[in-house]
Amino acid sequence: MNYIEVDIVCTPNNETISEVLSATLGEIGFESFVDTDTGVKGYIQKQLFDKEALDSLLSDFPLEAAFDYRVHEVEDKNWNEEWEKNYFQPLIIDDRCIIQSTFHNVPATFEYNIYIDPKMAFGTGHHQTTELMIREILNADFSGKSLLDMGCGTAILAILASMRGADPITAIDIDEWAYDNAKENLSLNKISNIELKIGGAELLSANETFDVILANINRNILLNDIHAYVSVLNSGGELYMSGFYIEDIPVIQAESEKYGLSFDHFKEKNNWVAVKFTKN
Ligand SMILES: C[S@@+](CC[C@H](N)C(=O)[O-])C[C@H]1O[C@@H](n2cnc3c(N)ncnc32)[C@H](O)[C@@H]1O
Repeated sequence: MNYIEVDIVCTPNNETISEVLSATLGEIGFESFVDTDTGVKGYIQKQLFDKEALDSLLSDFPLEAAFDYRVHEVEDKNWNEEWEKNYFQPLIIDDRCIIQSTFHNVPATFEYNIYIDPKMAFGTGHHQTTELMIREILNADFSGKSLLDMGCGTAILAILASMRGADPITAIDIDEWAYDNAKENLSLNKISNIELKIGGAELLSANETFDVILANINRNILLNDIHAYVSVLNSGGELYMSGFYIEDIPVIQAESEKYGLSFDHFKEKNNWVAVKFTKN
């Protein structure tokens, strides 16, 4: 399969710009990304490359930035594999939890040893929002609690929640790639109490309610779906949300309070946050 490499020069070039750029390129079919000294290189299958879509993405970019890019056709290669091997390094959180891939071979001597082969699904723990949610899970008592992981990606959060005693667990993602990858990761980690589903909030129904909901998605989807999450959250239940910035907390809090949730606390890293609410 032939790939197109798009080498994008970003002004300014910083972590926030390159993260948002990679995420939005993913929405138009780019499969993998490499941060460079000047910006980001993205890789996409040749037949999926759409210059107009790229130009409109760059001109409608949500942050203040200017871009210049060059396009090259590149030799056949598994870019995901390259990215995984070269850029996905083992991640240790609070000396308690390690996230690594099967090719890393770090001895599994931590309290929680998680294996993730991410392919194209989001969630290796390297994004601040995933890390913040992992910290919340490490500090919470999920023992015997039913749990929903909305926007599960690789299922990293559901896997850790299962290791922390949550049971039963439902993990949902709208993306078929995420579903397939989550399935592989459940089996890699020998987790058998997580039911995976493909879809969004329309899958939630009062027949299945939860003590805990995790939702690391993004500001707008959360604002749209908070009411649906609350409708399946048991009284006294906990809702943890991430995928947005510190300045978005007031609007997320106002929407949550509309449906009877109380703000508990938030954690922040590089302006990204995870917030916890409880249901009265
Ligand atoms: C930021 S990633 C989080 C992945 C993982 N939970 C983590 O913490 O690393 C968000 C995920 O939400 C999924 N998603 C996007 N919109 C969604 C929706 N409306 N309902 C459910 N999942 C959604 C995406 O496919 C993506 O896998």
